[in-house]
Amino acid sequence: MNNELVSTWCNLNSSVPSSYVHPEDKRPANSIINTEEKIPVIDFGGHDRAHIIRNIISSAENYGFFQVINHGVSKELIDNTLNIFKEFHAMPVDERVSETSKDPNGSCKLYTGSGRYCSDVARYWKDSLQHPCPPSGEFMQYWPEKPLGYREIVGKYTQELSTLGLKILELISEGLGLDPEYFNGDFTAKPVVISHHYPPCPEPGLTLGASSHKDPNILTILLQQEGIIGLQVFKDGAWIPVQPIPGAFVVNMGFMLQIITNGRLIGALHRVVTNSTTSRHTIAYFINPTEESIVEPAKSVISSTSPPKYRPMTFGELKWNFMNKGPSFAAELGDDIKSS
Ligand SMILES: O=C(O)CCC(=O)C(=O)O
Ligand SMILES: [Fe+2]
Repeated sequence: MNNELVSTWCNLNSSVPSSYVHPEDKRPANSIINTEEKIPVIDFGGHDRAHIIRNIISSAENYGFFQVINHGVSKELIDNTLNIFKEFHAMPVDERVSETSKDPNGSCKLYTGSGRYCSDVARYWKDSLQHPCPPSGEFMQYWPEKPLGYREIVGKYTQELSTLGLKILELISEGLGLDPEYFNGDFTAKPVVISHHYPPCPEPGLTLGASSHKDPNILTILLQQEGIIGLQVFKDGAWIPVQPIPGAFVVNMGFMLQIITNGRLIGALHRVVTNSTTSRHTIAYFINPTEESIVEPAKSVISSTSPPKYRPMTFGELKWNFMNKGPSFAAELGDDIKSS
């Protein structure tokens, strides 16, 4: 398979290479889209904390997703961060590669495809830049230095997303009756940021920017470029497109949070479709635990009437399954949520 960045060879005037054509039953052209339904929008600017918590829990139970507005991260910082990532993906390929090859251990990487499943049946129409982004600043020496201002802007953005993520997790803990500090420490110690670039695609009905998947981690906070729909969430046998709201973040529960809550909150399946007119950029901030963290249903959600549905495992094991077993990984680990 061709491992070259999609943005370096894609061409709107020729057909999609066969390695990028997905099997018929997975193609966007053949799936049911539900444009009537929307994922919930939660206003963090409201003062009724109990109301916000109720909305978060019910969205996480029913959709595994919500959008958040008035979250406290400035529009200026959001725009500057999206712009710096857009500029990164527009740099000459040699520069993109050299700016992401500083760590001999490969913590900072630029890749195409899912970067995830060894068992991918077809490739994905996207390029991604990924690196760790702990608030301590560790790993920053491996981040790109170009475009100018990258470290300063992305450093500030990921600091603020860390604060927002902890706030959301605190509200979730309160809503579920978990210790308010449950997610502090190892469970949130290894955040990662990924800048996705989905170039325009000549045949969007045949391709995918990302296949149907659950995120393996605790929580993901996604910024979508305005004006272009690409992300879809699977619910009740159909795909719900996630309409970008200027300045809003899309929040989704990961499979780890599904396990911790013994299946009460769902790590919903989602995917990304392509379009034939415009490049789409998104920024995914993943709240990840340490590899050694034990992932299991929290003691307080287990009882004789609600026995554990999932066996304990380390996050390392969970991630290994995610990387190596493909989309079926959640089912093999005991997930009973119907997949697409
Ligand atoms: O770019 C998007 O819209 C979604 C990306 C995503 O699902 C992921 O990075 O796990
Ligand atoms: Fe995802």
